[in-house]
Amino acid sequence: MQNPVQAEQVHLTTFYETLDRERERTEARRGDEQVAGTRNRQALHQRDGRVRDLGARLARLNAAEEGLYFGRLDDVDGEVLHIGRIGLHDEDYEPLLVDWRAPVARPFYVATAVHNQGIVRRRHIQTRLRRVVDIQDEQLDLERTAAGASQAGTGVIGEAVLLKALEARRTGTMESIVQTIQADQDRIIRSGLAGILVVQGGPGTGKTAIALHRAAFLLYTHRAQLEKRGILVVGPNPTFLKFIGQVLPSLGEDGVRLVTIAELYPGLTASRPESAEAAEVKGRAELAEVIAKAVADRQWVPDQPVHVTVERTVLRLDPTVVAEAGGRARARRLPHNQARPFFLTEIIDALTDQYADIIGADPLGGENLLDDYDLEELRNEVTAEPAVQELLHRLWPNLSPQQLLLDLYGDEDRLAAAAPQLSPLDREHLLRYGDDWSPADVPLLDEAAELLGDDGQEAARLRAERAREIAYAQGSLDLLSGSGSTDFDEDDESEILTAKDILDAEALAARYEAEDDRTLAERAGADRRWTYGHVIVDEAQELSPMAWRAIARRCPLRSMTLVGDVAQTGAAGGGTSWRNALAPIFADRWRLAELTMNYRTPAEVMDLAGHVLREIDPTAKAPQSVRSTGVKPWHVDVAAADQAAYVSKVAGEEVQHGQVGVITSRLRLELVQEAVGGLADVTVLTVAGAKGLEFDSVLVVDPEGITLESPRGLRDLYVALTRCTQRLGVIGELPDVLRDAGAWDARL
Ligand SMILES: Nc1ncnc2c1ncn2[C@@H]1O[C@H](COP(=O)(O)OP(=O)(O)OP(=O)(O)O)[C@@H](O)[C@H]1O
Repeated sequence: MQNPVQAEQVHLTTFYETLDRERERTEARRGDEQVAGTRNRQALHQRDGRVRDLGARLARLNAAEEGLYFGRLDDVDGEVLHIGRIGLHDEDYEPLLVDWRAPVARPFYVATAVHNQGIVRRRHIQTRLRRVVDIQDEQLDLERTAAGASQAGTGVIGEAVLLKALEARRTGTMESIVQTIQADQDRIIRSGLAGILVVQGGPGTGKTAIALHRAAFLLYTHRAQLEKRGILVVGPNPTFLKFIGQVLPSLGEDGVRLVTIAELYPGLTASRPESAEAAEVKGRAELAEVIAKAVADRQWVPDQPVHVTVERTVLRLDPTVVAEAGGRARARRLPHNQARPFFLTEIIDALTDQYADIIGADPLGGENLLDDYDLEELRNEVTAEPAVQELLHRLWPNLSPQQLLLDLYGDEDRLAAAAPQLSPLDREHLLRYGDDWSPADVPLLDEAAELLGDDGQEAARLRAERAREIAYAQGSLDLLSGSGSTDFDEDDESEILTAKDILDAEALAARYEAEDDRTLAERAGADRRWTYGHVIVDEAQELSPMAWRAIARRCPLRSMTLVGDVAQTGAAGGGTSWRNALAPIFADRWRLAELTMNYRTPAEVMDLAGHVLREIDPTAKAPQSVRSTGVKPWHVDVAAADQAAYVSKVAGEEVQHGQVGVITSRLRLELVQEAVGGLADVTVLTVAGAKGLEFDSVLVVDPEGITLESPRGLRDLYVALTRCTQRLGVIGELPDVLRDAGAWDARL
């Protein structure tokens, strides 16, 4: 008789054979589609769509290779369900393997001995390459097993497999947790698509992992709806995005765009460094009013009449005429640049009428001598006059968001007029020169873009792109017609249609366009006004009110998952309560889910971090660690001058335990980086750079400096102390809160 491992191996082999067959089939179908010819544009379009869908299917099949099959449920009636990373059918379309996201797979993540949902046994199958290496069973039938009773108490599902995953060395990138998702996490992953879900959880509670698995779940469950618009994931920094970047592809899902706030505005890289104070001012909600006022101020009404000369005739423009034309243009409720032509028309009309009155006046006092044709000529003259154009530009300029902000930041008076509500010191933080952008500028550019509307640059860019496509297509056709006729004698030639006969350059260009092979993420990234089917924000507590406005614009449907921890806020402009952070934009239209188990940080380390948390918020409860390692954190006080060298020595020793993260104050960053530079598996970061990351072993350097140098110092320290999966060392003078903690070991 087969033992259970052998029995599961038989299943596994069948699943891989099916996967291979499915892959071959999909690849062959894609190949057939690619060569299938058609001249009909719509058919071409549809064909390209099918090729893309098959490509996506193939990517999903390929991604399922590792860990294809990992779970099995046996129910009271003897029915068996095999659960894997992807769903597979046999030749008769009978299900063989069920996708982990399918509703029927749910008991694998939530059934307990107390609420067994008809399941008597849950089996975890561990595989490597295409072999079963181990299995673990959980009996969920209380009546039949005594083991069930103890299962009910732990609250952890698949404990042995979970602990193995948590204790494993980190690879430097986050991995999928499909095999060990816990019940409280599963509830969040499968929560409905509509509305705003806020997930609050302490360090290591799996918020990031869950947010990504939720994206995969939503894409699976609402594919038709989400595939067109995609999902946007916003993270705190590029290192973090790199850290999490493989999770969704490993679950077979693309169609997700990962960005930091700095990348939200197409066509610019916002990497200009700036002070925390300046970033805080730029993030305030009242900056929306400042930007609106800055735009309004560019619609100028002069105090005095202004004069402009057209062909030696002096024309006069009264402030009331400007004010009334401006009022009517604004009443159209269009963005500034789109309202501009209406304003311009009225001003030009007013000037033309005046011009006509002067030029066409009948010396004998009769009616004006000019006819409609003459008036049109005069109008053209007025419009073409550079002095008139200059005046119109001063009265109501066509503006890009960049220009608006540069003009504002670069001019004290403009700034004072637009931002009277800011203190002189706050305004000073905004004053600057240069045309590069910081991350905190991005939401302001976005705000300005909304109010200004298209300044013509987008249309010009599209026109240029189209002209390039047509020129390219023309070149291709010329090449074809140049080589086409030489192979045939004269008689044949009349029978044979060349590409040039069938297509002209414009049609061919349209075809290239239809074959836009950019991914959804690329297309969405190039379009500021793209709106997503769902938006996920990680470390959401860091977002400023202005950043929330920019994010909200990307999801008018308000289908969002916001994950974070208000005890970990580092940004001066970030939120320390969800209610306060979200109220200005979403009022109270959001639902809250909380996570309380810490899967990353061992109990010994969390004990220590708990002291800091209590100082931040005496009412907050630290998440409970699911495991302890028996290794206490250690502390060594090393004089500032010797710290970098000491860190380098210790980091070199710690790499034997895996990936090492050195988290230091900004003050010491350079010195430590220099000293540690080049050590393999060691990363040196500030707290801001370490947000969301984790390492096997962490060295926190200069904890007192970390606490003092930032407006939210204790929260930063809390983040730094909770980044390790195994070991924590603290180097340098301790702040009071840690001195009293007493949970230390000496470094051996
Ligand atoms: N159910 C689970 N099974 C296996 N590993 C898990 C599970 N839940 C979380 N983890 C692991 O725990 C670690 C912490 O998870 P994650 O980074 O998602 O937490 P977080 O709440 O975002 O933390 P932080 O707020 O501190 O950044 C990761 O290594 C993650 O893979």
